[in-house]
Amino acid sequence: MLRPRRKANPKEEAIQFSLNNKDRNGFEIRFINDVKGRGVFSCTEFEKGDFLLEYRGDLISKEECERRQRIYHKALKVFMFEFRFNGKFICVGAARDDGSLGRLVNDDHINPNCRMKTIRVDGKPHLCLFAIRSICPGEEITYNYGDSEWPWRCKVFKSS
Ligand SMILES: C[S@@+](CC[C@H](N)C(=O)[O-])C[C@H]1O[C@@H](n2cnc3c(N)ncnc32)[C@H](O)[C@@H]1O
Repeated sequence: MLRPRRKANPKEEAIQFSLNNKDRNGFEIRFINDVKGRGVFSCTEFEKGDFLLEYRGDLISKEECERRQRIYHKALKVFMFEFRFNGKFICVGAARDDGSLGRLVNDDHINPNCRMKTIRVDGKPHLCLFAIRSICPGEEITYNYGDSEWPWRCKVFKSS
C-alpha cells in the first residue's frame, strides 16, 4: 500500500539548501521598474511556513562590513544585511552577483509574504526566508527589511 508522502520539514529543507549553496526551483527574476529594479517572483504555490530562499553571501564581521561600506558604491551597499547572532553584530555581504535569488528579494513593510529568519547550520548563521502565508504563482516575494527609514517607503509612486 502506498503511504502518503511526508511533507518536507521547512527547517530541514533550509539547512539542506544552505549546505548545498543552491536555490530551490519555483522562482524567477523579473524587472519591475526603474525605481524598484528587479524582484523575485513565485512560479508555483507555496504554503505558510515553507522555506523559500536563502540570502546568500559572505558571512563577515561588523568591522569588515564597515570597511566594505566605505569603499562600495551606494548601489552595492544595499546588499549588506546586518544582523545579530549570539549577541554579536555580523553581516552577510551579498554585493557580488553570484546568481542567487535571495539577494534580489524586495522590501514590503505593509503586506509581506515571507519573513527572514536566522537558522544555525554547523554553528554558523544562515539567513533564510520562510512564507508567512500562502503564496500564489506570479506573486512577488517580499519581506519586511525592518524598521529603518528606507528611502522608497516615503515616496509616493504615481500609477500610470
Ligand atoms: C537587496 S536589493 C533588492 C534587489 C533590487 N531590486 C535589484 O534590482 O537589485 C535592495 C534594493 O532594492 C530596491 N527596493 C527594495 N524594495 C523596494 C521597494 N519596496 N520599493 C522600491 N525599491 C525597493 C532599493 O533600491 C533597495 O536599495
